[in-house]
Amino acid sequence: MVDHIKVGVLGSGGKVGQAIVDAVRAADDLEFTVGVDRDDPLSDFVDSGTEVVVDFTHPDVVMGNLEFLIASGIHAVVGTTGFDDERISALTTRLADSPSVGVLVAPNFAIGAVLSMRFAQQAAKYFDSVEVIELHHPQKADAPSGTAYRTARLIAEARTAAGVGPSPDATTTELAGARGADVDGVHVHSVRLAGLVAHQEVLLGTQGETLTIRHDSIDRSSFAPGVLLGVREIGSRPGLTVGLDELLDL
Ligand SMILES: NC(=O)C1=CN([C@@H]2O[C@H](COP(=O)(O)OP(=O)(O)OC[C@H]3O[C@@H](n4cnc5c(N)ncnc54)[C@H](OP(=O)(O)O)[C@@H]3O)[C@@H](O)[C@H]2O)C=CC1
Ligand SMILES: O=C(O)C1=N[C@H](C(=O)O)C[C@H](O)C1
Repeated sequence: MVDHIKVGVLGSGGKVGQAIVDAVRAADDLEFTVGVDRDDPLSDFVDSGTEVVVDFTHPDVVMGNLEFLIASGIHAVVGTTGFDDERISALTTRLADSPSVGVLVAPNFAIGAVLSMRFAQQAAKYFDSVEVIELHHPQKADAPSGTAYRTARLIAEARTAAGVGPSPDATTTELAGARGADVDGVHVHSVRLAGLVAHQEVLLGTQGETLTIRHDSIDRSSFAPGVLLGVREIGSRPGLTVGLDELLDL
C-alpha cells in the first residue's frame, strides 16, 4: 500500500491556495488534511498530523508561519513572496536548529516561468541592454513581483560574472519612477492591470537586434504541478531549498 503524504494549505481560501487545495485533493498519492486561513489556529496542522504545509499567504505573515511549522517539525513548500537575502539567511540559521525539517521557497512554481528565468540568465551576458517588465492582477500586494526580483538578480549575477557593464542609459532628467525599480542595476517595471494573472517579459537588446523572453500564467492552476513536485520532494531535502529549478533537471 502507498503511504499518502499528508498535506495542509496555509492561505487555503486565497486565489492560489484554492487551486492548490484542488490539486492536492486530486492527487492519488497525497491526502489533504486541513486548510488554514487568517482566523484559524496553526495548531490545526499538528492536530491533523500534517506532514507538509503549502504556504500561499502574505509576505507580512509568512516568516511567523514558518517559525511555527519548523518548531512543529512540519516541512513547508512556500510560494509566498518577500524573501530577500535577510529572510533567506534567517531561515537558513533557524533550520540549522531543526535539522530534520525541509523548507522549499520558490518565487514561481510555473515551469515556464522557471525556464524563462534560466533563459534570461543564459542570455544576459550577450546583450548590451536588459530590462524586466512584470505584469500582474491589481490585487497583488507586492511590487516588484518575487519572480521579477529573482530574475533581475540572476541577470545581474550573470553579467557581473561575465564582466559585462551596466545597460547603457543616457537619461539625465526623469519623472520619479519613470525608469522603474533598480534591482542590482537591472531596471524592473511593474504593471498592475485588471484582467491579468501573472506575466513577465525580459527585454534584451544589442546591435541591430532584440530578444524578448515572455512567460504568461493565464490560470493559477499553472502553479500546481510545481507545488506538488515540491510537496513530494521536500521530505527528503532537509534544510532550505531556494527555487523550483533545484528540483528540476534543467
Ligand atoms: N511562488 C509562486 O508560484 C506564486 C506565488 N504567489 C504569491 O503567493 C502569495 C499569495 O498570493 P494570492 O493567492 O494571489 O493572494 P490572496 O490574497 O488571494 O491569498 C492569500 C490568502 O492568505 C490568507 N492569509 C492572510 N494572512 C494569513 C494568515 N496570517 N494566516 C493564514 N492565512 C492568511 C488570506 O486571507 P484574507 O483574504 O483574509 O487576507 C488569503 O486567503 C503572494 O505573496 C503571491 O505573490 C502567487 C502566485 C504564484
Ligand atoms: O501574486 C501573484 O499573483 C504572483 N506572485 C509571484 C511573484 O510575485 O512572482 C509569482 C507569480 O508572478 C504570481
